[in-house]
Amino acid sequence: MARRRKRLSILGSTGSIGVNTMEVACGFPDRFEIVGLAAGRNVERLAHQIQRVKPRWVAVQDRDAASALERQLPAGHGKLEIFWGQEGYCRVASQDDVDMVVSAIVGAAGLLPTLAAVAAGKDVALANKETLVIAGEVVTRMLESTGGRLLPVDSEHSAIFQALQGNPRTAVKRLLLTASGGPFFGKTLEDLATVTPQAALRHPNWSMGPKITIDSATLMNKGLEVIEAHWLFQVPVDAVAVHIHPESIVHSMVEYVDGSVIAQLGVPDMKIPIAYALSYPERLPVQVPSLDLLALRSLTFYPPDVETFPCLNLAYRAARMGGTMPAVLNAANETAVDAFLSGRLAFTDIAALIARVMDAHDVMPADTVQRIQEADRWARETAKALVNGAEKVYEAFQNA
Ligand SMILES: NC(=O)C1=CN([C@@H]2O[C@H](COP(=O)(O)OP(=O)(O)OC[C@H]3O[C@@H](n4cnc5c(N)ncnc54)[C@H](OP(=O)(O)O)[C@@H]3O)[C@@H](O)[C@H]2O)C=CC1
Ligand SMILES: CC(=O)[C@@H](O)[C@H](O)COP(=O)(O)O
Ligand SMILES: [Mn+2]
Repeated sequence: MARRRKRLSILGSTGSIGVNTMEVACGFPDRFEIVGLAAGRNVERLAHQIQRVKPRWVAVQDRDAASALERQLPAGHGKLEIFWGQEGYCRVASQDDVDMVVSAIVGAAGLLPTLAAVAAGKDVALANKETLVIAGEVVTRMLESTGGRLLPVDSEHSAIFQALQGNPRTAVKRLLLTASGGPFFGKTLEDLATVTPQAALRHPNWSMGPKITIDSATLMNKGLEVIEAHWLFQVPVDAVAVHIHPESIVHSMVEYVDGSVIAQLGVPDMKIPIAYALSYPERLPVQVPSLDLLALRSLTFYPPDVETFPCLNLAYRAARMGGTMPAVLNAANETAVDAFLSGRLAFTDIAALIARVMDAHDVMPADTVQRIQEADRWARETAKALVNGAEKVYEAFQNA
């Protein structure tokens, strides 16, 4: 008997993960049916995706984007329902006729739609690491009551998930996250003071959206991933270590109590972890180049330089403090990255700004969405005020 196709809703379909997910899912039309799509403002790309996969529901950021999308589509676009705003995203994430939600909206904007999917008991292929960073406790509690599952898409977490298969959780000693080191690996603080957004956006191995690419350059991406691993695999934060591995071939490792270390390797292509999340526990014959270790010859590993890249330790500090502090770390980081990308903040001030916002925060329990959102709002306002102050100093520095 032919098995029923898995019905997918892809949140963030117009982004880097979203487009890769479309490629994987469309490559296996007998396995997957894309029934929901959600994007921010890129209605042109979304309209193409709608023509290609004919979903039943889509959502965009606001009413204006919904009207713009309508204009891009041929008249009388079948049974398609168009929603907008957070409520619209949550509807696309929680429809009864959806089996799996791919959570790939960037940043805290992905929180409520992801929670809606978890609350509805969906399997969630999770790329949006920020959700677990800011609301790990709430998500964990929800999963316990709904029986839904999180399938990691983030390459390191997919590697760990794969390395855990068939082994007892009680035998895990440490998780070893690998980090490429980003485009500024080996640079000094002095070198970093004047780097441009253009240079920071040139990731050595991965092609990704702008926010995560800057996070890779500051090592905040790895800090967020430490917190993500803590919640996803239920291990203490201090049992998650980071090794710089500039080749991005070993995607992460699990060290067991008997001294065995199990790693997952592959070419740096997100189609691999995406396909595993979509098809788990099966494996799909995805179109990616074979890993040629003979051509590579060597794989290298270094300790992270936390003096030059302080964001990693800020994330460990936030995770140890717990409560609302990781939400504050994340919101301050999103504000700082945005300011850096628009030329209002120096690269080295990203970490300095986050540290100042964290120092000013009184930690609260992060046991409700309301408390998390309040902390997020406060951190953004505080960070913006600091950016406005720093901007004047930065302008003067650039004009000097
Ligand atoms: N790219 C990668 O390889 C990896 C990404 N991740 C994680 O996956 C997530 C997505 O990353 P990536 O695909 O690179 O990001 P992109 O910037 O490429 O894409 C972001 C997506 O989110 C949408 N979006 C942006 N802002 C909003 C908003 N306020 N409301 C609703 N939708 C919004 C965008 O819509 P539009 O463009 O239409 O405005 C787009 O579809 C991030 O959390 C990232 O950390 C994790 C591992 C690897
Ligand atoms: C592809 C992926 O999972 C990214 O999170 C990647 O890990 C970023 O590279 P860095 O290792 O440089 O942070
Ligand atoms: Mn990653």
